[in-house]
Amino acid sequence: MAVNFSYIPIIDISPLLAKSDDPKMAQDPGVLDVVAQLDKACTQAGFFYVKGHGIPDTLLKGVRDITRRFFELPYEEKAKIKMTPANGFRGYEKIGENITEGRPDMHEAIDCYREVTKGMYGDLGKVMEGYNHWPQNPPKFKVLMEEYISLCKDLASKIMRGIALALGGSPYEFEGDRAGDPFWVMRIIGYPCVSTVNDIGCGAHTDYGLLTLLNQDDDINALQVKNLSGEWISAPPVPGSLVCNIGDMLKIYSNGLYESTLHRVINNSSKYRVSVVYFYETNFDTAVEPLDTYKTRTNGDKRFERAVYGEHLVKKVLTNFVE
Ligand SMILES: N=C(N)NCCCC[C@H](N)C(=O)O
Ligand SMILES: O=C(O)CCC(=O)C(=O)O
Ligand SMILES: [Fe+2]
Repeated sequence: MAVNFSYIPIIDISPLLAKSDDPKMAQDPGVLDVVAQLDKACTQAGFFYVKGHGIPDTLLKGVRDITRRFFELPYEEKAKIKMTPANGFRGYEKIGENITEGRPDMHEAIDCYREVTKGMYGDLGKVMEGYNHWPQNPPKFKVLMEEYISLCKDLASKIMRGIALALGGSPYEFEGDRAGDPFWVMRIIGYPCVSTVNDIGCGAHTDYGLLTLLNQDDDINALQVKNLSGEWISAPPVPGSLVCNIGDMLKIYSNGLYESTLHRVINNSSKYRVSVVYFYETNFDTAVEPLDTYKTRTNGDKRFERAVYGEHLVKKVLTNFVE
């Protein structure tokens, strides 16, 4: 359960990455040290920064730069890849189109999802059927983002091995039927500066899946995370790092010991802010319930009913654009 944390810890995960393909990783002192830090961060805050993640800083910056250039384009250009229900809610949405807590968010975004082909998940997947339409402009947008997505997927799967150990399981707890064929979401977001307190870049929400990797602008403090006593704690940029946080499915797997912490974005700076957010999820059609290996740490009781990730996502997507 989230406690009254007052800052978000920074974890150097390089010892975990070095051994994440080693079947004996659970015996490695460097790995165990990272695992202990992950357990503490996931229990106390549900949020942590990762450094030593291996994604080159030039790529982190490159995806933010190309994002900024896209949002600088005129509306007609951006609207060429307009989000519609017909392509599974993928594409560009203008400022105010996304609704959180009943209020329009002061952000624009490109929403991307892993491709869902016709009939792939039967009725469950119908709403999400479609593929990403990438902008032609700026050039190379698609190549750069796809490269980034592939590195994020790899990184998140390795962090999940550490989290599986932290939960007292085998490193491979989140592979196979659970998240061996992980669904993913990416949001490419731009936040204009807002001057009034009523204007919120993105209202308070939790993320839906397993683990979020957030690449935020280096010089703007806008992300806030809620602690147990209801205070909003800043998650200021830590250059070169990624912000990681727990999603709703990992909260269920951990029987509530790891929190999918509420967070929001308010850009009170004088600059336009961008972030590129990758969401690593379970298999689309998997039924998620508290892990047996872990129930002992929560007195053996099961606090959550099973949830199907795809149903959770569809319910969110269908309500994110209606006031
Ligand atoms: N895929 C994820 N996690 N997207 C997060 C978006 C949060 C805002 C959304 N309107 C909401 O209320 O959930
Ligand atoms: O832009 C950010 O810093 C956070 C965005 C976010 O929380 C989300 O898209 O789920
Ligand atoms: Fe979020």
